[in-house]
Amino acid sequence: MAKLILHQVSIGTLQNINLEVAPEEIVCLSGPSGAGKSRLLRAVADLEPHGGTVKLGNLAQGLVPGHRWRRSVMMVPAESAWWFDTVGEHLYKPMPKALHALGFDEDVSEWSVSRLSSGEKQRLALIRALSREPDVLLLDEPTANLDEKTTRQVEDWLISVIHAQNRPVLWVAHSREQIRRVAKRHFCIEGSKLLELQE
Ligand SMILES: Nc1ncnc2c1ncn2[C@@H]1O[C@H](COP(=O)(O)OP(=O)(O)OP(=O)(O)O)[C@@H](O)[C@H]1O
Repeated sequence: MAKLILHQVSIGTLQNINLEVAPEEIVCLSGPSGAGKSRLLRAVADLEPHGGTVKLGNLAQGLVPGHRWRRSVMMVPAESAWWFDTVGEHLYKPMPKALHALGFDEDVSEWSVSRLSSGEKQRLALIRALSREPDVLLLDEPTANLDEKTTRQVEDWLISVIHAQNRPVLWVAHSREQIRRVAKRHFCIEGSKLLELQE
């Protein structure tokens, strides 16, 4: 897997952000509400116009059609969208181990998306993203709707698949405890910049 590189990225109030995330590395982003965490992920996913350059190894975002970039550099938003009737129709391949690890029986594939709770949606959105085997994961508060026990379950699972599959990951989180548990490095948004915090 290649390194994710942000060079002089500017979006909204964030200016000239430089950041490199190595394969298998989890970098957490935190900052006050409205600081621009989600927008920065959206810039990296090529979902919003922005200044500067984002690269995956030698491959620059601007040289790849948007839909292909997003399939490779995949953002999992805090509020996921569901467009087919059933859960199974959203998975690109069967994911029995992942479903089991996050507390679902395989019959969840038959469930109507209309019955999903917000926490179920959040866990299934992570499984859906990983079923596409992206090269990079951009996680926007992936445990925001989960209780403490399920949060730990999701963290452990994410860490194991990220390490097994060698992906760079940018993970937006608010909880300092979570950041300490999952991240190798942690940056906080301070005004227009990212400030690296030592835990
Ligand atoms: N398309 C847009 N055009 C202009 N401003 C926007 C746009 N999208 C979001 N904003 C504003 O940019 C700021 C940053 O939004 P963002 O969603 O990135 O915040 P955040 O740090 O993720 O906050 P939270 O922790 O509350 O989710 C907010 O003030 C928001 O209203």
